[in-house]
Formats: sequence, C-alpha cells, structure tokens
Amino acid sequence: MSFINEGFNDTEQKTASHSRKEHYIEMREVDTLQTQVSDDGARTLAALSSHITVTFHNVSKVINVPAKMIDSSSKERFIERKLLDQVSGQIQPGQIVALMGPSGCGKTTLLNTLAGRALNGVTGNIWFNDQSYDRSMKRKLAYVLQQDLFFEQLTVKQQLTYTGLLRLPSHLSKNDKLAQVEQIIDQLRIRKCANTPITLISGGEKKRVNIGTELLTNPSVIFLDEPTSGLDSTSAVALIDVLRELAMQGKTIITSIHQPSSQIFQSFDQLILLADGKTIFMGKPLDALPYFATLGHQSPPQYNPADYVMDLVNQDMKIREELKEAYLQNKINTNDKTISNQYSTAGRQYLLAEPSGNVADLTNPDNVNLISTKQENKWPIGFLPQLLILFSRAFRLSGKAQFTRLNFIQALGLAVVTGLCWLRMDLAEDTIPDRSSFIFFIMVFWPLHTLYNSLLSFPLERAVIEKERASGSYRLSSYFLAKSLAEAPLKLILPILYLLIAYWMANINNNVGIFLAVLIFQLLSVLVAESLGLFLGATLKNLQHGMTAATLLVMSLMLLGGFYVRNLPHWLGVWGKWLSFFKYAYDACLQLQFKGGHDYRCVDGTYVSSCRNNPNGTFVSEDALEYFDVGLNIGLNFLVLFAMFVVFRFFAYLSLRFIKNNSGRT
Ligand SMILES: Nc1ncnc2c1ncn2[C@@H]1O[C@H](COP(=O)(O)OP(=O)(O)OP(=O)(O)O)[C@@H](O)[C@H]1O
Repeated sequence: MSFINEGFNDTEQKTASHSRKEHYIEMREVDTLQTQVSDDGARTLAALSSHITVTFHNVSKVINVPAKMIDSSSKERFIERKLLDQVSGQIQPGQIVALMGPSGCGKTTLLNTLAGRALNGVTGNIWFNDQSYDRSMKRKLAYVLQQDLFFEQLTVKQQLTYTGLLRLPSHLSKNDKLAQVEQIIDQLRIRKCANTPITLISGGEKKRVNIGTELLTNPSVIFLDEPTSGLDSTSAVALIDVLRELAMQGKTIITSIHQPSSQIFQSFDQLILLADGKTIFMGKPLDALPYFATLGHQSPPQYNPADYVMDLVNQDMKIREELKEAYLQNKINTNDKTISNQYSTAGRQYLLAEPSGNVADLTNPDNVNLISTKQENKWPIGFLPQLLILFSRAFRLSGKAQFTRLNFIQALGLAVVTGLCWLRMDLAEDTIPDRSSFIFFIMVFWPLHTLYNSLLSFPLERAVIEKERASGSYRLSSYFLAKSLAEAPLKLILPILYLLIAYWMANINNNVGIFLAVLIFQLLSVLVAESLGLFLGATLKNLQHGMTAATLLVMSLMLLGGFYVRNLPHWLGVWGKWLSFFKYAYDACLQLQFKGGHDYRCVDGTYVSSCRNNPNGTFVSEDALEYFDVGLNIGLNFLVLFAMFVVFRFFAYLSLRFIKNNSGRT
C-alpha cells in the first residue's frame, strides 16, 4: 500500500514552483495555513504566514542536578544550577538573530525555552506577539534540531511527503499536501536529490531536508540549533541564504551558531552573545567589536570578528565575569529612564535595548491571534489516517530491512540444511528423539532470531519518533499499532518459507492440516519473541543492557522449559516451566506431530513401553507422547502463547510511553 505518489509529474512540479503568482482561494481566521490556487487548478500553501514578534524578558532557568553527579562526597541530594540568568531580547518578523557563546553557555537551553520545550524551572516572560506560549501555538513554531534525525532509508521526497501527510491539517486535500511538499523541495533547492535516499545525500542537503521537514506546516517562527555545524563554508553560506529568503517572507528566525565565517556573521540582523547563561552582548553583529573595544578588548586587524568574539568569551573566567558585569551596567532598559553609570558606559551606543515587557508592535496588521478561540484539534489528522500513513511508512522501511538477499539466503540455506539433517525420518520408534529435537530447533531458532532483531527496533527509531512527536505530529498509539501491524506479517514470511522446506524434507507428519497448525505455532512464538524483544528494547535504553537482559532471559527460559535437564529441582521446575514460552509451542507441536493415529514401527522399547515385548510390532503414533512430559493440551498452549503475545506487546507500549529516551538534558 502506498500513500506516496512517486511520479509527481512535470506539470505538478511547475505548478508548485509558480505558486507565488497565484491568488488566494481561502483564508482561515485562526490558521496560518492558507491555500492558493493556480490557473490550472492545483493548490499550494501560501508563502505568507502570520508575522510573529518573539519577546522574552528576564528569562531564567534553574535545574536541580543530583549532587552525586557533581561531587560524589556530597551530602546534599540536589545542587541547584542556573542555566539561564535574566536573559531578555526581542526578535522581529523578517529578522535572523544569531545566538553565540562558548560551548555550554546555554544556547540550546534558551532555544528550547523560547520554543516552549522543557519549561520546568523556567521563570520570566515569553510572548509571541502579545500572547504567552500556549500548546496551540506549537504548529506555528518550528524547531530544527542540531541532529538530522530521519529514517535515512527513505528518499528526500518520501521523508517530506510522509511528514506533510501527517502534519498538514485534515482540511487540506492529499493533492494540496503533495503540492506543498513540491514547493518546499524547490524552496530549499533539494530537487536534485529529491529521489535519493537520505543516507546518500550530503551534509548540507541533509540539513536542508531537516529544515524543509519543519517548514512544511508554514510556521511563523523558526528556531534552529547550530544548523551550520558540520557543513563546509559554501554549504553554510547556501543554508544561510535559504534562511534569509525565509526571513524575507516575514518569518522570525533565531539560530544558535558556533563559528560562523565573517560573511555569515555580518549577515545576521542581531547577535545575542551568552556566557554562563547570561547575556554579554546584544546588538548588531558589526557593533560587537567596537563594543568590546570600549571595554579594552581590541580586535587585531583582519581578524574574523566571530572568531575574535569567541576567543574573547572562551578566555578565563575573570574576563567573562568582567564582560557580564559590563553588560549589566551598559544594558538599556526601554522603560528604565534612570540609567546607572557606575561602569564605563561608552559601549552603550552599540547595544540594542532590552525589552522591559511585552512591547510587540501590535499595530502590525499581520499579527494574528495565535491562540485559537475554538477548540483546535490536538492532532493535525485523525487516528485512522495517522495509522494508515504510519503503516505505509513502517511497511516500506521494514520491507527494505527484512527482504534483503542475505536474509533470503540465510532462511533458505538453513531450511535446506535442517531438511538434510532430519531427512525423511522413518515412522519408527528410534526416530522419536530426533523428531522432538526437530520441533525444538524450529521453535527456538526463529523466535531467538526475531527477539534479537526486534531488540534493536526502538533504540534505532526512538530519537526520530520523539522528535516527530515533540512537534505534535501523531499519537504514540497510532505509531505503535501501525508498526506492529506493518512489521509482523513481514517478519513471518521468512519463517514460513523456512518451514515449508524443512518440514516436508524431514517428513514430520504428512497431514496438511497438521503442517498448518505447526506453522501457526511457529509464527505465534515468533510474535511472542518479537513482543518480548520490543519490550526489552523499549525498557532498557542501553543496547548493551538489552542484549545482556535478552540473553539471560532466553537462556533461563530454555533451561526452565526442561529442554536440557529432565529432572529440574522440584522447587524450580514446578513454576519455572510455566514461564517458558518456548515450552508452550514445543509441547503443542510435539502433540501435533504424533497426531493422526499413524502406525510407527517398534525397535527396542526404549521410548515406547508397548514395544518392549514386541520389537517387531507397531504402535500408534500418539503412544510416543508417553516419553515426554507434555503439559497442556494444544488449545490451551495456543491461548497461553496468545496471551503472552498481547501482554508483552502491551508492556512494550507502556515502556515506550513512560520511559523517556533523553538523557535528562534540558
Ligand atoms: N539536565 C541537565 N543536567 C545538568 N546539566 C545540564 C542539563 N541540561 C543542560 N545542562 C547544562 O547546561 C549548560 C547549557 O547547556 P546547553 O546545551 O544549553 O549549552 P550550549 O550553549 O547549547 O552548548 P553547545 O554549544 O555545546 O551545544 C551546560 O553546561 C549543560 O551541561
């Protein structure tokens, strides 16, 4: 099933790129998403979005760090750490503001705070135009994370299309959403690599895809965390050009940046320099050097101003303290007419005024009421559409991962080897142990294989899922259900192929109904093992821990199942065997194998008592079961396995929901 129209034709592409000449057909009161229509009828989202001024005043953030993490001998439980200290500023629509400062000075923390993320311990005020942050604004604010987190097997276009289908609201048609994707591809100049898997594109292109993913919803404010890190200077300049175009559309852009070239540095409209969570400069980038010169720090000629500024703030603690103090003395408060002058204030002329409250220009006609007056849906689209789109994506990704040539070689190769080892067993008493070990092998190999594979599933995907969910894309339940539905059938195809070959080569039971029943048990135990793997993977964030726990668990379950030790200590065996999911599938298949009242040839009575005095006689296949300690009947074994599948799956969901992946960062 595919929700992506891969063959978006030329006409449609041209329509997307010509959209700017077109006229509005719709204007929504509270939604920044407006559509426009071209002469030939295709619609795209309007390039214009509402204009938002971001004002922040005296923003501080304090966290409690476990004391032992800082000082192992500490008697305290927590130590308070101030990550931001009274930071103020204002960013107008159309501006690109750069946040700079040494590593750990609080750039990401400030971006997170302004974007309404991780607000615990935050004090001060943040306004979007004249309103405080509210969840309903989420879709008007875009946050481009430092890491480019995607499913990298998808092509650029697939990535943007899935995001567009999930995040654009349901009042837009599928064609509108696809047209918006085309528009973003052109706008970010990634047409050249649109059909290339993300894993193969360059760092600069990846960054633009990352930005494009966030731009699909036509946000008004864009936060970017170090978008140029890892890019060469040409790619960095190209990226800033893209940001400039977005700013020219009236978007408000704030970006942290490490060491910009002098060209990029000068292109920013405003620079906010932080040191240890405090502002030490806020003004035009070109005014930074004259400002620091008034404090006695003269830049050498021909020096990249950004490098000089960074060298300065990276110097010893004393200089940073001096710069912080100087800013406090110099800063101009727009409402504060009484200016203190205990410190040299010669640099004041180079600073921009800090806002003293909400001073956004509300006469700007583009400023919209951001908080919806009507009850806006929490999710852009409903549960079922989310499920279908996420199913399509999971199916595509899982198919690529499962159906590799190597996996086929492994399954088919192993099936033939298994078949050869147990080739055409006679219907005879002395084949009873081999028949039981065949069942044991097939009920252990595939579940183990699946368990270890599914252990990796969430750790690999989790960061992407958390990023997508942080921007309100979809419910966790739709993701989980879609993944379960899409992956399970794919995970079952190779075991089916395997059993088709091995079962008939080994001559287990020539009744097709019995074959199908054995197959069902094999598949069910694969699903149980998958659920267990997902549960461990979702619960234990560290992969190494997950592997260790899985090995400990499966080996214990195999031992407790009584496969290796027939006489387990009573206190252990009496409850232990009920925990082993291998045991249920094994017991059921053993019973199935000997079903049908086939005549078996006696040998010496080692396994079947009725053969003891009758070595040349026969016995009915069901009599072979007396040699085994078979617990429950076939139906009950099925029910217990099914219950295990449901319970482990449910626990996996709970772990995913309640155990967070982040390492406690702000
Ligand atoms: N949960 C946390 N527990 C302890 N310290 C934290 C936590 N979150 C952030 N910090 C600390 O807060 C400070 C600011 O972190 P932040 O990530 O904002 O810095 P940054 O300026 O973005 O750094 P970089 O440029 O290296 O990305 C750092 O010293 C960091 O170690």
